[in-house]
Amino acid sequence: MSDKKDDKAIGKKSIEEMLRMLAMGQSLSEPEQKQMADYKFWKTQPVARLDEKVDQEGEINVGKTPADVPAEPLPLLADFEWVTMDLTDAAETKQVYELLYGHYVEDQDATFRFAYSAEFFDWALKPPGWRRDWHVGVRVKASGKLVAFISAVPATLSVRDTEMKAVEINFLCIHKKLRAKRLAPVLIREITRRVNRQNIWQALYTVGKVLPSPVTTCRYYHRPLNWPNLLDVGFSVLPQGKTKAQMVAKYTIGLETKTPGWRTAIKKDIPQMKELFDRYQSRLELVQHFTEEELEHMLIDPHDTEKVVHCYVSETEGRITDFVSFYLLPFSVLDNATHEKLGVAYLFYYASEAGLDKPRFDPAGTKALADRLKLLVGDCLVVCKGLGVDVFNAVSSQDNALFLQDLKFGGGDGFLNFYLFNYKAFPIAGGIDEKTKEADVVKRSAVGVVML
Ligand SMILES: CCCCCCCCCCCCCC(=O)SCCNC(=O)CCNC(=O)[C@H](O)C(C)(C)COP(=O)(O)OP(=O)(O)OC[C@H]1O[C@@H](n2cnc3c(N)ncnc32)[C@H](O)[C@@H]1OP(=O)(O)O
Repeated sequence: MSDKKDDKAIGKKSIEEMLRMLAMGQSLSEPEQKQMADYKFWKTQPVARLDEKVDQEGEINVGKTPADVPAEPLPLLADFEWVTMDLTDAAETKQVYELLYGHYVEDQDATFRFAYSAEFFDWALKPPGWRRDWHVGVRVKASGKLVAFISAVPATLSVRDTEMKAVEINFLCIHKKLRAKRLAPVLIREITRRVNRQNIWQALYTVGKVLPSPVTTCRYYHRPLNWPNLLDVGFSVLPQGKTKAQMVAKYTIGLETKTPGWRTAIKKDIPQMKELFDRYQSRLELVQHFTEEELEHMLIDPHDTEKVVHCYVSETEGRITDFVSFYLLPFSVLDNATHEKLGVAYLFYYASEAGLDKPRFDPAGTKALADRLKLLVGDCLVVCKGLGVDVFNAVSSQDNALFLQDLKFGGGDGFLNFYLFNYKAFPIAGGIDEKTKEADVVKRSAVGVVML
């Protein structure tokens, strides 16, 4: 069981702070949000207004066609120019990497940086159907330096029973020296234009900040795997009244996986995995649909070593009854004598037959699923420990509330807000209790999509 006192006592640079940074989120203690009128950009966009009580789900602006959308990019200040980044080119990929490495997300002391890689971008930014012109950059004309970036990837989404062709927006980043100059709205308008030109009018994005208006909010959870390393790099401190040995013992992970028929997923599993995944996801309200090709891209990493995504199945007599996956995005640790990297894993997509033959909230079905998820995610922890991962993260989406506490995940104070562009939707359960912000084991989450 997660010991709340221990979790509170974690660090001067606490795991909570680290996770807020990962989520780019904000803590509960931060000041009240702006009023709608203060969102000078967002109040002009087709998004639900803050505190709007949605009485009907659906598109906000309807009836536009690509012909209504300007063919040329928006004007930029004279010193800058739009560029389409070529992420098939190693040098251009490196420029995106360097912009994000230096300017994407940082903790207060700038001690930790996301250690992106070309492989990570191949995976995250080039799924089937990706478009080069959706990798948008801004360069300084004189020097050619890349100073801003935003990306879109195609996604077929469903909000409850409505399926829509959409994009997911990610990696919005502006060089620190160009912050607070209203460049972000220009980037957002430009990616909107480029997406609209393809006759796509909806988008999904996650932001730690509160903007008008989240359709749901999930909470970050973390599970230390190598507590001494987290202590060394300053993520953790020894809680009062505890010994190091007690902390290590608390977070001990076994050496062997326990799921029957556990093995690495391979390409030929995809048809069965897709069928199972579709059944599992059909019980949730905000989901992404994957074709077999897309599922393969997202779950089967073609590399033999240094994989970004790891996926395992449980197979019994040739039948796949479950799969579970996680991806790795380590941190570079700056200014630390003993550690250069910190291994960070994130729970990704999974599906299980357990309880699937019963309604989602049937007690016996819930128990079967909870037991199975503890086994599957518990085995991910075993694998991650073997891979040298120091902390394993999950948000409160999917059915995660069913295993978080038993597997000793601690609640972070980072929250992840999900937004839909040009679509109003009734609120969707994010897996946390509205008042206490603790994982809601009873209602769980209806969010099935996992954003990178
Ligand atoms: C159909 C297709 C549609 C496609 C588009 C769908 C929408 C996609 C939306 C994007 C999804 C991105 C998903 C991700 O990648 S979330 C990750 C965002 N990136 C980071 O946090 C990295 C570090 N930070 C930065 O690089 C900058 O601070 C950014 C670029 C975030 C803002 O730059 P800057 O700090 O220099 O600000 P400004 O003066 O230019 O502009 C200020 C205006 O921008 C609004 N703002 C600030 N941060 C965000 C934010 N994260 N999402 C949306 N809006 C944001 C802000 O409320 C204000 O508007 P308003 O308050 O006056 O109204």
